Amino acid sequence: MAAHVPLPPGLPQLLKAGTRYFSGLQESLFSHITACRALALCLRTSYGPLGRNKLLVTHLGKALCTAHAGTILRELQLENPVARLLGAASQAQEEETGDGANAVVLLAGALLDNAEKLLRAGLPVAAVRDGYDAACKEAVRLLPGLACHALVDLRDPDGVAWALRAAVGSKLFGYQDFLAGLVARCCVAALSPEGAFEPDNVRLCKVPGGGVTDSRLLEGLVFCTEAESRVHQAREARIAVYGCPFGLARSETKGTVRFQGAAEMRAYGDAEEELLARRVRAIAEEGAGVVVVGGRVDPLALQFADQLGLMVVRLGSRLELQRLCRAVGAVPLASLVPPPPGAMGHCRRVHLSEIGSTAVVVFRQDGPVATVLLRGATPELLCSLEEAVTDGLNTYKALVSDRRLLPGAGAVEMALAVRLATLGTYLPGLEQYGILEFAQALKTLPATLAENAGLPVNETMAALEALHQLGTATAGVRPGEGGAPTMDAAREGVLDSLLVKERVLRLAAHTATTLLGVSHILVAKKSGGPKVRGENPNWDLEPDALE
Ligand SMILES: Nc1ncnc2c1ncn2[C@@H]1O[C@H](COP(=O)(O)OP(=O)(O)OP(=O)(O)O)[C@@H](O)[C@H]1O
Repeated sequence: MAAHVPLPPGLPQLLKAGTRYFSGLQESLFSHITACRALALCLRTSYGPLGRNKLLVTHLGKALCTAHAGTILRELQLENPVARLLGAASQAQEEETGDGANAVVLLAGALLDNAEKLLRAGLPVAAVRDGYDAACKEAVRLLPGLACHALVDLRDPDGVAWALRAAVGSKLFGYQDFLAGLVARCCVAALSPEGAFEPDNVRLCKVPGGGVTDSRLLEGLVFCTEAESRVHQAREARIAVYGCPFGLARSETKGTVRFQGAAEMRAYGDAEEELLARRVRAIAEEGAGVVVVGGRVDPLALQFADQLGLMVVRLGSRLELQRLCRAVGAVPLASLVPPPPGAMGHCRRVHLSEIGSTAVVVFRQDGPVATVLLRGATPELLCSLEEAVTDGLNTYKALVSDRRLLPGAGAVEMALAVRLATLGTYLPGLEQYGILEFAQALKTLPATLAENAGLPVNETMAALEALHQLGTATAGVRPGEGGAPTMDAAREGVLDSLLVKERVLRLAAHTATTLLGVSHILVAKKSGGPKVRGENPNWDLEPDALE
């Protein structure tokens, strides 16, 4: 029998069986740069006002057609650990500022791509990271000097609309003037007297049908639901909100009740009915006029509510319940008990109405809440419309914190690239190569805008760079047909929030330097548990063609 020869001790022997590990430049660094490049290439076509949509089929079989990087990354279930890190950075941008998620992936992807060139040429990783750090600091320092506009009055709808044109136009190009005006009026309506703005105070109500220009601002909160009760309106109503069903609670587990006879059975039913009647009566006696519930509505409870003149509304989403509670000042209750003092909200008028052929319940309320009614012929159009309005609301929120605006359409990236290239050329030491590559990476954003707009990329980039070299720091890419490929972004009203741009630069540089600092990738073996059913590899074939 052959003797057992122990393997020489090394990393594989230290790890649990099945752990995969990658080390060295080739295996760990270049391979994960390739993964990030693939993700950036995927999102590249969706950048800018003429970016194309992605058709996503989620794991639940729902089809989504979107160009919004945040949605795409959320639905793409990334397996590669490095691509997941880049995706997480982009989602952090989306959560913090609500905009610029695609720019983070594109810039970080370009930074990693350019770093590969330097590393293959023999530059140490530390020199590239130092160069990127220095370039990022310098770019962030230069940003305020490039600001071309500041929002003077947060309550001036025209000024706000001018500032939001690019944010809403990048998702629904062609409707930017109409939509920016609509979003601006809505933001001003939802701005609190103290000057705080919460995008959650704005409800987006999608009603299929009509055209985009039929979208309008509605006073108060509007929900696409029907009133369950016979009472369809209430004035100066006190509102009780329940997160539970409107009826008696049922246990999660099965129970058995044994009756000795028909009388016992009838008595049991009567007791339940009596209990329910008492509960609904107690709510009405506390002074509630409207009951909003988050669960199913029991027909018997509804009958008692009708007898007592209560209006009952069911909201299907927890988020909608929270929004309503915030707007009317109610505290959501977890069981059908009489509302304690202070738990009920108040609303000037609640009524059932109809928009198109869709029933809606309107909560008219004085205060910083508003609803945007979105109209569109197809679900895809409604989805793009929602993304455009959401981007506008998030940009307004960023403007409430910092009112400065930068020229958009790739102008600010090109201006920074020109300045960093000058700095890199005259700086001694190895850092300069990192700075020069950072400048090159910044040019990817205007180049992508030009590419997606169908413009000749090299020609457009040459013209843009020449304008910036001559000192026009507001020159950007002009999407659309005809005319010159460049424009004055500040004059055309294509403006980006300084806060959003600054976060994009910081997050992309931080992600790139973090990934460049990875020396080993260790992937543990997946833990056990029930086997996940595999994906159907032939999803695009007819069922009868499947093997
Ligand atoms: N009308 C326009 N003309 C030229 N450029 C525009 C116009 N509207 C928007 N842009 C530019 O498009 C870029 C933003 O595009 P987009 O919104 O697709 O990217 P993002 O904000 O990074 O991604 P996401 O919104 O998916 O998070 C900005 O640089 C903006 O200046």
